[in-house]
Amino acid sequence: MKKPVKVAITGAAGQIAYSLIFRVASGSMLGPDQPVILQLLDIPDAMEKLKGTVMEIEDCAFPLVAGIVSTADPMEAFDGTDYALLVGARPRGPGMERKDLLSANAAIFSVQGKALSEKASRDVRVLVVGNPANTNALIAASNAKKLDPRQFTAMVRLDHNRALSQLAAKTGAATTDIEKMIVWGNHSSTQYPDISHCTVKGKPAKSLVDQAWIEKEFIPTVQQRGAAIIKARGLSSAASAASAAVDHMRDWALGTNGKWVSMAVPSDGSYGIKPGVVYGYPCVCKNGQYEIVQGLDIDAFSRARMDATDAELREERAAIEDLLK
Ligand SMILES: NC(=O)C1=CN([C@@H]2O[C@H](COP(=O)(O)OP(=O)(O)OC[C@H]3O[C@@H](n4cnc5c(N)ncnc54)[C@H](O)[C@@H]3O)[C@@H](O)[C@H]2O)C=CC1
Ligand SMILES: O=C([O-])CC(=O)C(=O)O
Repeated sequence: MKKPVKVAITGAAGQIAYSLIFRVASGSMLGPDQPVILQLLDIPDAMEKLKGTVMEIEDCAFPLVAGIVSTADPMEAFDGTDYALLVGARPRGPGMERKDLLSANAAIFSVQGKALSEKASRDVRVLVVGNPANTNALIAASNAKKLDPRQFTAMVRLDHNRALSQLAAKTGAATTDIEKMIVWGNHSSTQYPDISHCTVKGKPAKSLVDQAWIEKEFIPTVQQRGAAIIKARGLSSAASAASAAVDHMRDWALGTNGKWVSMAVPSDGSYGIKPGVVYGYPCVCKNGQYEIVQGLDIDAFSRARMDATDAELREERAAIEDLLK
């Protein structure tokens, strides 16, 4: 049996965590031979509810769970953490854009970035799920002075998975038949799901669908999927968000075998996106590291959309600049 690793999950009494914790505990994220110590963080008012979740984890008698910490103190929650899933934040309700959550949630991520910097493993991998996820990841990374910003990522994997599922349904293929999907930019309604490089069973996706479908159906459906779910459920996506978080961390930790996945990572100038934002890119992961896929041709249609979502991220950045010191 391997030595246990520490997995911190914030917002542990919330609805995404109610799905996520059990997937992590069962081995879906780090593999069926990797024991985990769960470090569960929520706010003081949620401790009673969290106690109930902990009782249920215990009642699953998961063979891989080597310990459970539940706390309202980030310094305790992130002590020695190898993988941090930052989920805890207020979700949006009907009629709101994710950036409307900016001031409500920004402070959480500066505190947690500092705590990770002090207490986490020097190799910690951080995934921010709480919205607005890209800018919250930027805040956390900027406040974690003792860690490399590349250790901080944000989740566009749910958008990536939504895009796979829409294209699969349209072409009568399985999601596993599709390669080279990309979601560029912000996890928001300006994101750009891009099938320019996609193949379906080895054929270019663009030869199987028409441009009108891409522009009028595919892109808006993926961009607006979160809002459609809030409208239908009265609550934001939870099980699918948890599933995407498992996918993101698993691929980062265990590798993608050359396959592309979308991850929001600190921009490094690739594809003309200047440093200073956390931007969704096509990535491949190997040996616990991600690399941005390089050398893709970008046409004018894509360029305009990639720049629009970049511009929105820089607006979000400007609104919280004082938290980036
Ligand atoms: N990036 C993505 O693709 C997605 C992101 N989200 C976002 O994930 C976040 C969580 O969503 P839900 O679980 O549905 O919300 P929820 O309201 O059910 O749970 C959030 C939990 O976070 C806790 N929390 C608040 N402040 C905290 C702090 N400072 N430290 C630790 N915990 C704290 C709350 O007490 C609550 O238990 C929201 O921001 C939501 O918008 C949701 C779906 C997809
Ligand atoms: O839409 C929301 O607010 C929740 C979320 O991020 C998503 O479902 O993509």
